[in-house]
Amino acid sequence: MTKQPSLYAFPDNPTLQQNLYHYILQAQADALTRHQKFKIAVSGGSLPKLLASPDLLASSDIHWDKWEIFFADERAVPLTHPDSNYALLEQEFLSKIPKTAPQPTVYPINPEKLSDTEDLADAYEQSLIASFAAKDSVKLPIFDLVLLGCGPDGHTCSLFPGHVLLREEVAWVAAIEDSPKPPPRRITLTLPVVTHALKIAFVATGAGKKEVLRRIFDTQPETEGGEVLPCALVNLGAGEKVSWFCDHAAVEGVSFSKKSSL
Ligand SMILES: O=C1O[C@H](COP(=O)(O)O)[C@@H](O)[C@H](O)[C@H]1O
Repeated sequence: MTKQPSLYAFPDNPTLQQNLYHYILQAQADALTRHQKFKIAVSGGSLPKLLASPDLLASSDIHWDKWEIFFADERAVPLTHPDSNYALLEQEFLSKIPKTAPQPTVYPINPEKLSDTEDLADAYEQSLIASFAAKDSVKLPIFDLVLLGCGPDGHTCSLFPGHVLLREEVAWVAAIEDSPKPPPRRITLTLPVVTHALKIAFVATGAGKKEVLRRIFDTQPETEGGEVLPCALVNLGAGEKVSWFCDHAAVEGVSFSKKSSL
């Protein structure tokens, strides 16, 4: 049986960020041993700001030139648009990497494909295929690390509760035209790609996440006839490869066993 995810609860954001930094350092070390690169997927939302800790940005142990950064999901908007996850990552994280350091390779969406989300998703999948090897030779890409957020409704990437995309089994990247959270037109990594990663980290902070975390960790929807939330599907599909980095406010009332350090 797949072992359970780890749920870390920290008193405040700086402590969370310190622990996330050490976790990323370990993921980077494993990846460099494995293939001399660190292939990660990052989310938008609250994640980029929490990722940008002084520990990480100032670390001489981070090998930025080995980092290949993909997007776990992206909105079908220009790269300079306020809704763009690329723009957010650039503003909150990439622009803070010391200019004296070699820079990571970043894979944004192709802004010329915005008029058709299927084309946009296909083009982004092609970027993954080029980086991870041909699709017919690897069934699924293996990210070294996927960094995820958890929406108050239990969505992650642009995979929303009850949406048909949760059943996608073939595509690596899929289009969505009816995201319940604006903007409606987006692309997203699919669930099999996320759960196939070597490590998956969720970052969820603040009291606004406590209800959904209780649902994700403390209810058994399969036996209670309810739907399984996308974040819970990642837990179920990837088990012990999943670590949740939360603050005390987000896990208030969650009964699932919590850890206070890595
Ligand atoms: O729309 C999105 O929301 C999720 C969750 O955001 P958060 O602000 O609650 O952390 C995010 O992970 C995703 O990348 C984004 O497109």
